[in-house]
Amino acid sequence: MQSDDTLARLGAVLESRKPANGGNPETSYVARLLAKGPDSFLKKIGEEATEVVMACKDADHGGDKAAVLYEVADLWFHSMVALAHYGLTPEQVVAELARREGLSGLEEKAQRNTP
Ligand SMILES: N=c1c2ncn([C@@H]3O[C@H](COP(=O)(O)OP(=O)(O)OP(=O)(O)O)[C@@H](O)[C@H]3O)c2ncn1[C@@H]1O[C@H](COP(=O)(O)O)[C@@H](O)[C@H]1O
Repeated sequence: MQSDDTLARLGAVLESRKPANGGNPETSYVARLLAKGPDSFLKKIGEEATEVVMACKDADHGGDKAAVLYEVADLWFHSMVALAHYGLTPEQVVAELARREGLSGLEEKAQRNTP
């Protein structure tokens, strides 16, 4: 699927931006985040999540729905920087979603609460 390819390609670029792989904070935004350490991108994830909520609330009141897309893309991007830092990949997230496919959230919750 094309979206999977895009996520995989971006994941590979993020990996290449790690300090250990020669990422240069002078020329790369991602390398700068990774060199600064987790607080830098965790703060961005918090900000972007808030911006997603604000864009959705704006859309509820007649605002531009495209803004929701931009903000979700920012949130996904910064979350992917966190995945890279922790040695995880977007393919693993997709695999987890695939594992959940077809299992209702209500059903899963009921199974979880079963002693
Ligand atoms: N997808 C993205 C992407 N999405 C958002 N951003 C950057 O994320 C930053 C933060 O976004 P904000 O809207 O919060 O902007 P801001 O308020 O100016 O940010 P701050 O000053 O608070 O950091 C901006 O500089 C955006 O350009 C991204 N930067 C990079 N990528 C991808 O990552 C690849 C590697 O990027 P570099 O490492 O910079 O080469 C690129 O080729 C792209 O594919």
